[in-house]
Amino acid sequence: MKKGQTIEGTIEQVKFPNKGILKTEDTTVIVKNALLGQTVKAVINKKRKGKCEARLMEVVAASPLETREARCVHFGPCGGCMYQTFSYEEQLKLKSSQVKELLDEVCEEYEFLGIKGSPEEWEYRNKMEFSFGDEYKDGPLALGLHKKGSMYDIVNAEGCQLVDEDYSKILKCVLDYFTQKGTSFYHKITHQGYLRHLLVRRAVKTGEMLISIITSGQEEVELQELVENLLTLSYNGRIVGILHITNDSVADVVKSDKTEILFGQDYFYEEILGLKFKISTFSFFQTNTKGAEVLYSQAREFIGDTKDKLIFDLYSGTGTIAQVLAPVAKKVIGVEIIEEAVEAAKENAALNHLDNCEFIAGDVLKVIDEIEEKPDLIVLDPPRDGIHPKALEKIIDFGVDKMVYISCKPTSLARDLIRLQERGYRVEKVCCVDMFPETTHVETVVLLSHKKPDGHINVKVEFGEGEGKVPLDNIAKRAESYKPKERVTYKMIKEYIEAKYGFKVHTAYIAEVKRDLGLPMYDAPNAVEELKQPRKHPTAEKVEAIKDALKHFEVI
Ligand SMILES: C[S@@+](CC[C@H](N)C(=O)[O-])C[C@H]1O[C@@H](n2cnc3c(N)ncnc32)[C@H](O)[C@@H]1O
Repeated sequence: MKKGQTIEGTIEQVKFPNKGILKTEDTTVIVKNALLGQTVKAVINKKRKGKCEARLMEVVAASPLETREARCVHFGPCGGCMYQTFSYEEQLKLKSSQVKELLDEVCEEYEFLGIKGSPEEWEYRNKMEFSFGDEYKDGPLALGLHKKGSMYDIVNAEGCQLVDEDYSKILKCVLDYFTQKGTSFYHKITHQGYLRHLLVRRAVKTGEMLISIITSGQEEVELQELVENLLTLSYNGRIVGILHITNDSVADVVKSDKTEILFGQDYFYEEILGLKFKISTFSFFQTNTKGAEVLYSQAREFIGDTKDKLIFDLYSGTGTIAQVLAPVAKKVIGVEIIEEAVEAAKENAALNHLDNCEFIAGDVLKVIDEIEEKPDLIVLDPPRDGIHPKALEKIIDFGVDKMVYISCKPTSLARDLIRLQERGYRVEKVCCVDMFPETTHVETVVLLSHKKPDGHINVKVEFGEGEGKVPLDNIAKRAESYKPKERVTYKMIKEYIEAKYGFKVHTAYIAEVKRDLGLPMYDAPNAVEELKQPRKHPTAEKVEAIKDALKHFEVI
């Protein structure tokens, strides 16, 4: 297979997050953004270490799993909601099998509890960040989301189905205003122009809305008239604040060099599990409020008994998890890097009459060295890239019996779980929560426990020659035979086979061979029925390689 070659075939599997797997006679090709079951044409654009990647060119035939029409008019050009032609039930199956397959690669035996769906399939988001730009070079002003695969082209997002119709009204009003005025937008290449982003946050429970218009400081544009236009519209919710944020940084991120309140206040309130939260423009807050209730309830269930326990809530954002746990714990200490979020967390705790929460601003990596108290339980909810390796070592050093790890990126979670297991933690239970219907994203909650010895017995031993004594020269040999065997993971078996035979074997094949040999095993990963594909069996060559590996590791 050569670069530039066109291939055609059916996507047999999708690996997290959106890597379609197409198998030709001799190669496995990754086709990004292709959906399970679609027949596609793709062009090979990368070839590295025996792996091929191809760019999706055309969907030749829809997937049999695409059983409904896309609800959003922007489906296709907008890359945001790839799964909307699948029923919600199918989306859930797909996401849970992707996570399970990833974790099966790195965890031995654990209980997989499947996936919990979002209470709302549509209009669930409480925050949307829109960009100003144009739909094509020198096209009219556009305001919305990035075109699939483009850093520069913008798709107008009016009518986006992930948000309440209030967003569309705001979007149209803002776009009309600046179009009429002929205001320039900020070009990411030349760094020239004025309009950058529109950030809308709308609390699902309270309906309060905070609108931020983010511009460069390169022009002076009259905004008060726009504020009046926005305030005269009728909404399902209620605008509580309109802000003008100036951002002159060259990076394409929403941040503030200066914030001016054009109307109302610079925060809004949202509710979760009966608690109230004050949220400011840049504070992290889960984007699916009702989904967050499911997520936090799952985390709370995994944590179990918290009475008289000191809990660390690391990467605490506005302190939501800490406050959900505080009513039934001795104390919760939250650590969060964004100071504004920490201030909000403190205010929120006071608002919720919780006096056993403490929030510390700073990097987890440094702050945990400075906390004098030692935790009984730890909750981890890091950003997408997971936990900094050095911070993870320090977290493990606390030696707590139980941890709950909440992750929004299964691949970084899998990496961190490898280290946690190497250091004595065991993955007990895993449950996915779908916070992002229609998209490829998914949250995962993991319960980890630390296995400690059940007890100790004292044995008196005399070394030397003679009856009842242990001969010294035999000790090393005996110690060797009593040494507990290394836990043999699927990953070890795969690595052994790849190194010795030069080919890869799927986890499901190893599971199948183990099952045939009558060995204990957990569920065949990524239950093939779920993918609605005929079950495949390993070739005789692969079976022999797997048996050889099992012998090598003294499993058989
Ligand atoms: C996925 S969010 C979780 C927030 C919170 N647990 C919640 O559910 O709302 C991750 C949080 O980690 C914070 N963060 C990122 N890097 C950090 C670090 N090195 N130390 C402390 N907090 C960090 C982010 O600002 C963000 O608020």
